[in-house]
Amino acid sequence: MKDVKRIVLAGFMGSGKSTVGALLAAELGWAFADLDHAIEARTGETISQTFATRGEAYFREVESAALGDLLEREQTVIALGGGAPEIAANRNALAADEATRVVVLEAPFTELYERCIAQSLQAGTAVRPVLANKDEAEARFYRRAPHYRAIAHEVLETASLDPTTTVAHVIERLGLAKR
Ligand SMILES: Nc1ncnc2c1ncn2[C@@H]1O[C@H](COP(=O)(O)OP(=O)(O)O)[C@@H](O)[C@H]1O
Ligand SMILES: O=C(O)C1=C[C@@H](OP(=O)(O)O)[C@@H](O)[C@H](O)C1
Ligand SMILES: [Mg+2]
Repeated sequence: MKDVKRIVLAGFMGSGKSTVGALLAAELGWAFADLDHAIEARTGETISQTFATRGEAYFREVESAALGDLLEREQTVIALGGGAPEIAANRNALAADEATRVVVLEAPFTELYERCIAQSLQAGTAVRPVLANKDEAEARFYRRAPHYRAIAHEVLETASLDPTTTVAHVIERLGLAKR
């Protein structure tokens, strides 16, 4: 696995992509890039604002462009947004280079939903727009599952793990040495 150039974390909202990604990058001595932050840098507004003012289709266009940019980077851990793998072009971009390794973080929907609600309450931030309607969010969870599986090199169940332990599992699964 010494030819790994970038590690992409995928999975539903709340699976820990952003949290685990930052910790993993620090552990490896790699750069960290969060796709959601790259989108916000492009639009100059928050994701909630973009959904509200421009709609999801526009958000997905910006997301695809930002993902293309991030996939040029090396020695970088990339946290996707949960919806990126819904788009076929994004799945193709993720599969285009063997040096891109995709790890999918999983947990049951109820746990993911609760993690996200707790996070927004704690941080005082808006609930993710795609979680506004719980039933619709759960339908998306099941609709996305095959797309996550299609892009995964590794799948990690995180329900019984904390973020630090998840990092250790990712490193072990990918056969990567710490710096
Ligand atoms: N393995 C885990 N166990 C418990 N809570 C977690 C775990 N991973 C992440 N969290 C928490 O869930 C929330 C959402 O994590 P985040 O990294 O933003 O997820 P994502 O980027 O996949 O949407 C955060 O409050 C984070 O601390
Ligand atoms: O699943 C989704 O459609 C989304 C997930 C979010 O990222 P996280 O998965 O990091 O929460 C963010 O991209 C946006 O709110 C849409
Ligand atoms: Mg995130």
